[in-house]
Amino acid sequence: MEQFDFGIVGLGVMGRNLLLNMADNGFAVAGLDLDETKAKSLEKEAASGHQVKGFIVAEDFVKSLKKPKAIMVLVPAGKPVDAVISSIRPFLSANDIVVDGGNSYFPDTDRRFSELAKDHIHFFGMGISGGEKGARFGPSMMPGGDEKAYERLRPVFEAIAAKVDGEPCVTYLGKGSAGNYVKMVHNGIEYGIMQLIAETYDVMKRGLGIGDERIQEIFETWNTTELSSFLVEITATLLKKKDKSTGQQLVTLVSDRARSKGTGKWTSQNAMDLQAPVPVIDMAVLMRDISKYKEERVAAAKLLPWEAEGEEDVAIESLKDALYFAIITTYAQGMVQLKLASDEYKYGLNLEEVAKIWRGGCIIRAACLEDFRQAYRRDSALANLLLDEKIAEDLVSRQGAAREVIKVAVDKGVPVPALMAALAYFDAYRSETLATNVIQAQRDYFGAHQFERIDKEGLFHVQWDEVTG
Ligand SMILES: NC(=O)C1=CN([C@@H]2O[C@H](COP(=O)(O)OP(=O)(O)OC[C@H]3O[C@@H](n4cnc5c(N)ncnc54)[C@H](OP(=O)(O)O)[C@@H]3O)[C@@H](O)[C@H]2O)C=CC1
Ligand SMILES: O=C(CO)[C@H](O)[C@H](O)COP(=O)(O)O
Repeated sequence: MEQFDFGIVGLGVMGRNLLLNMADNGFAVAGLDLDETKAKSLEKEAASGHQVKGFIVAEDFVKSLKKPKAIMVLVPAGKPVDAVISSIRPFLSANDIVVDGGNSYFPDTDRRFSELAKDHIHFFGMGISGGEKGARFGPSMMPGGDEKAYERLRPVFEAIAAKVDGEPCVTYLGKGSAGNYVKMVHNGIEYGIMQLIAETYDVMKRGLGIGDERIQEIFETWNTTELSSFLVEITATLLKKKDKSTGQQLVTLVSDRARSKGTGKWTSQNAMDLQAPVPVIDMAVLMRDISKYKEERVAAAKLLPWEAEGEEDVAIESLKDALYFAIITTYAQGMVQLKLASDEYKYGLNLEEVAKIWRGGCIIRAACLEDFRQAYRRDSALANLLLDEKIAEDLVSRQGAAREVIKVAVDKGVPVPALMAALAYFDAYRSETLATNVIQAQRDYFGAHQFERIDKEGLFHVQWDEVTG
């Protein structure tokens, strides 16, 4: 019987919680998972009176949905998404809608859109952020692609989304794979900020020898300042957690080999294609890679020692300003990438709207997102957040702190590559002249690649080893 308003395939962390969120908002919902335990437990978790049903057979699941059918896929990116689409497709008809809510690689979204369009099935990608709790109580959602299809489902998404000042953290973002692209860059920024927080922790702990409890208090205090954000908040909270058996701070017992699922790497890879410099994100990806070489790092620690000579200290306020400085430049880099991607892929993104829906629900939600929204409201064509006068003023006043922290970290031998990348980006971006003239000359020297001059029009080639031109 066709009785459910909405269906989700994949009842894992995200799918199960999003369905329960929909049920809380009065929608009759059905879920499909290959794992019967997950399908059954969904029904048990639902509040009484809510219409929620779990299925393990694709045909039964699809047939239980009202027409035109609306189905969201929330399974791991890649082959599982294609497998799910193949399993439900025979039971779909024209005008039904399939939404990919996972972290799919954006070219896959374009391909799936074209394939399903052959049967007049609407398909769009919608990145979702907020993790388990966000999905359950209000995520940020980034839909793109088929706008008419999105409009049909808008009431559902607006009902379940996080709200900031009454505004839902979901809005149609742009054409094609815009939704998955924006989510990918969201995750790239997420990688960058997480790395910056970890570096700041390391400077405090290994560099300055600050005790665990004090570090926890510092992050907690910072979350009440302009640094207020989900990622600073959870860092303060997780630093409180003690291991039951040893009584030690649990984070100190967590392996330092970081894993990843791909979105940060894709952000960096695609940024290179677009010539969008995102060095903080690049460094965050690289640090996760370096973290995997544990045995080599252990050996190198013995072979390549460094004893700090100085007794430098750095004020906690400087650490805070340096972190804030670097976080702002990370967002700026990601936003530039979105701008360039929008031009390249004809997404038609509105960055003010992106900043608006990132203010709540998502992992990179932070107080500064409202400042970015205002900056894009002042100038929708803003090339870079660093060119907004208010943001520039803020960065200029904090750059000294970033320099100070880097100097101490370098002296102590504590790696802070993301912080360094943030400052290097800032210094390069604010350099009226760069040393790239030397690179141009070198290219012309060895490869006759030609160069432009600042005093004459045209392209030039000279014999550089002859003393006069
Ligand atoms: N976890 C998070 O914080 C976030 C995740 N995401 C993204 O959301 C998507 C889902 O993630 P998440 O919920 O964490 O993943 P999980 O692994 O927790 O859940 C995925 C579920 O899909 C099921 N599944 C896999 N293949 C099929 C299939 N062919 N038919 C039916 N069910 C299937 C899995 O079953 P089984 O386990 O039995 O294989 C599992 O229950 C991913 O793209 C992820 O990157 C986005 C934002 C945040
Ligand atoms: O999308 C998310 C949050 O927005 C996921 O939590 C993210 O996929 C985690 O990525 P990784 O496993 O690569 O650290």
